[in-house]
Amino acid sequence: MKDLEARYLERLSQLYPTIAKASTEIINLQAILNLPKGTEHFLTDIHGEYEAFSHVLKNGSGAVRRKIDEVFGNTMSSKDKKTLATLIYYPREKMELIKKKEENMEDWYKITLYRLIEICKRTSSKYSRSKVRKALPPEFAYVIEELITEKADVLDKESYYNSIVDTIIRIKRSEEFIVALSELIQRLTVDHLHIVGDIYDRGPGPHIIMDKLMGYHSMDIQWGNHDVLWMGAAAGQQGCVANVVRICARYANLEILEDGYGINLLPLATFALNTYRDDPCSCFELKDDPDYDPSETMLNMKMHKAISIIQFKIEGQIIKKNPGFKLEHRNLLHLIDYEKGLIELNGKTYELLDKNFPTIDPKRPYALTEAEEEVLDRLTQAFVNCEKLQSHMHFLLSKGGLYKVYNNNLLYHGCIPLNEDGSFKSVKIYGRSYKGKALYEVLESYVRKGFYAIDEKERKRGKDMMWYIWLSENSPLFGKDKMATFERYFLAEKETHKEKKNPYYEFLENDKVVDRILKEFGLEHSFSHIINGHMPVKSKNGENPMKCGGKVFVIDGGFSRAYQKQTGIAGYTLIYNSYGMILSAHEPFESKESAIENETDIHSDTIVTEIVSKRQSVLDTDVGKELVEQIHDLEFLLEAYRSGRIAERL
Ligand SMILES: O=P(O)(O)OC[C@H]1O[C@](O)(COP(=O)(O)O)[C@@H](O)[C@@H]1O
Ligand SMILES: [Mn+2]
Repeated sequence: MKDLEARYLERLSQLYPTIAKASTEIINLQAILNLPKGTEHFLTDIHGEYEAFSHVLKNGSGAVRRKIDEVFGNTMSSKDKKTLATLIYYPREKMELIKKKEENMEDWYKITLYRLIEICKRTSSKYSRSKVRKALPPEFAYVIEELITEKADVLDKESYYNSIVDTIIRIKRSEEFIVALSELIQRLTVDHLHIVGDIYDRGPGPHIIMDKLMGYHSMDIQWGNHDVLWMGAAAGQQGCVANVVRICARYANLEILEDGYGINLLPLATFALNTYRDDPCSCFELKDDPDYDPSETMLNMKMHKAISIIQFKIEGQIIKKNPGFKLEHRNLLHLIDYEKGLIELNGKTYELLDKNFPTIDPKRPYALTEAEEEVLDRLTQAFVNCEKLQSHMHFLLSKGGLYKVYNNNLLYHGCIPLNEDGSFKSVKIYGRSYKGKALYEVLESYVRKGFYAIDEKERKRGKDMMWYIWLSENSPLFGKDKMATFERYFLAEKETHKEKKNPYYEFLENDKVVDRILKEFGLEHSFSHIINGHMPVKSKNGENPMKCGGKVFVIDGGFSRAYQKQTGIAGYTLIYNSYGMILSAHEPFESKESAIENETDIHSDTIVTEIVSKRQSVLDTDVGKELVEQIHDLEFLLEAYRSGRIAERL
């Protein structure tokens, strides 16, 4: 048998069968290494707000506008720049509006095509020809390539370009061409997207966001606690199912389940109407202000209460079956005095705001009634059998994980659980202790087992672990001492609602702790950062998303409308391009219509820019490191051809 090296050379020689082919590839790869590093875009906590998300995706958090400025500088008015930017974001819709006002459309097409081509030239100049070619829309690929590449051997360049543009206009293809160029600019402005968790819950369109992400050219996802909750529900974990439905009910978003995923809510609705017929369910008001009629609101509130009670019961059962989760203190139903409507918590007695529990048997408070069990089982079956949901979850599984190390940055949604002294907190997972990176890894492996393990017991463990990740104080995705859902519904006393954060959040200004975390994940580079989301940054209280002298960015996107009152802004996004890091603060997104008509881009302030001393090239990136290895292997192949160790395949 041939040794490994010989076999490897053989394989490589199948791909590069001659000295000439291997040499060309080496030269190409070497050229790519010298190109500027591609732009990375970081978004977090999108929470179902698909319009704002889609806008930020289109404008690259200000990157498209910066390109327009770079290309046209002072030669274009800022009003025209705004219109051009809006056209690039929403080409079809904007053109419809322009057509109504513009008197000479031929002229407009000509000027616009010229401008878009100039921006395309600039955005594509960072990439290799072959990469740009792959990004081109097939129907216009050839023409666009002609227009954006310098043609040294064409003498009268201007008339060459003009004749192409004139032809496009004459044969009435200019609008399609403008759309194609605009989408190409969007596509080329951001090379790679990172979603640092929490796509799901609160807002109305997580399923639309998932569809968009599934068509995105290059991206990764660090799962947030809400995403793992949905994954658990899709895997059929009933604690997760109940939570997902409860949150949709709370935010008046049951349409996501019914229309988005085709999950039948009729069993829950019928049960809720029968059981809470005369109950106003006033503790279960809806969060958003939906334009529902009163009867719709009433029904939604009843469903909200019904699923919440089911949740508290089923969670009680999960906690009992999993003593290792150490969550007994979160079982509260047996502490209620059902006759008096009181509950005793930590030695103090509180009056419940709602005393009507028709389905709870005080002797067996965690037992589901037959009807509740039927509702939960039917919901669970609907989640497990929903093809669209399953395909979204499999996308999360394939593009995502609990953390990512990418170009010297460490990305995760929540935190690294720490002790009071800043050391890594050791957490027992099914009887074995883990901390730091190992904790992340074991939890991620259980999430995958929840979907793929053959062994029934391991798969069940994986599913329960998803529920644990959602709310345990030891979960790196949650990072708070308890999830006070019960207290927030039933008790007026605010002190009981408090969820205390893990010490991690107090150590974010501590160099030693931050360096230790980075080192745990193999990062000791001076230009390394931790990038996390999850915690809304209350910028109106002067809180800063950048911590530890710029080593940590907490960029909770704040897309969630419900949270904008707390933060005062619509959150932060981050861009990492060849010049450094750019942190942007966004104002709330009004609507797509206003963005198109009034050209109100989300107003974004660049609040921090970290400039690198030397412009970074592909060589400085993870992809660059791989390319260097490939070059090394190809040189080895070349040497093998030249020394006669193997023969060319002509
Ligand atoms: O928005 P709601 O429904 O009030 O939910 C609040 C709950 O959400 C959480 O903040 C978790 O969600 P986040 O990951 O978005 O912070 C819990 O800590 C809290 O109990
Ligand atoms: Mn979160």
